[in-house]
Amino acid sequence: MQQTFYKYQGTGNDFVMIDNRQQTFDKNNTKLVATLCDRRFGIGADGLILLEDHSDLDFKMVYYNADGNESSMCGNGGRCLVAFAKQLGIIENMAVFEAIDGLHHATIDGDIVKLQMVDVDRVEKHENHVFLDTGSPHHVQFENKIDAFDIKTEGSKIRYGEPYNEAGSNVNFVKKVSDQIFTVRTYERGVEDETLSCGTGATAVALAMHAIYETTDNLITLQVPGGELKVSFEVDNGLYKNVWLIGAAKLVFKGTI
Ligand SMILES: N[C@@H](CCC[C@H](N)C(=O)O)C(=O)O
Repeated sequence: MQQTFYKYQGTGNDFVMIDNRQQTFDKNNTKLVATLCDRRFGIGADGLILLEDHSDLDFKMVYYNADGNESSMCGNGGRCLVAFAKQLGIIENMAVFEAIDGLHHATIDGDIVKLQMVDVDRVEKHENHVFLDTGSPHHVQFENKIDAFDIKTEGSKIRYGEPYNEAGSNVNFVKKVSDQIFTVRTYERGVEDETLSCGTGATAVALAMHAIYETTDNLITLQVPGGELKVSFEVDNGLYKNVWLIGAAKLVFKGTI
């Protein structure tokens, strides 16, 4: 059977997108997803996303990591999916869709997609790191020599270590540039390597920096290897709400397998 796919990227975090409104994709085929995401034997991507019909909303998002397993929320993937839905003619400039972590609102203007993320009420502050869940779990840690740092080696030690173990966490290394700007490099669970950008990770860093008083701003710029993301939010009695992830999402190419 032939399957049309689209390749999208959001600040270098890249995804294979499939329109699965007709339910033609074999959703339990972990090996197929992993092969499609493989950069040598497949199309190559950090993840694969299915766009599916939803009875009440614009569409539903089903996300798989590059290892072939369905996973928690992908912020950049969600932004790319909004651009894909626009290309398919499902939405115009606004979307409401369901993902694994609940309902998401989004807007699209040219290449720029703004995606509302989940509210966050729990930010764990530890001695040398912060842990929070922005739809996906994130460990956030300062690293001043960020440019020369071995993200894959150091990130994998943390991702598989205590207290994360099997379930794992994504791991973000951060350097403060100014009160409003932070440089971030992320080791992604399920890709098991550094990616050029992680949307839930950028969101986690922005909220973590605010929670530990590294910034008092509520519009933060995150410099990631694949470009720039912005995160805006409100804080109400320790609850981070109205959290938006903002950045470019673009079609790379379309093909058939
Ligand atoms: N790239 C994503 C995060 C995808 C999920 C992550 N790999 C996990 O399994 O937790 C993003 O942009 O948020």
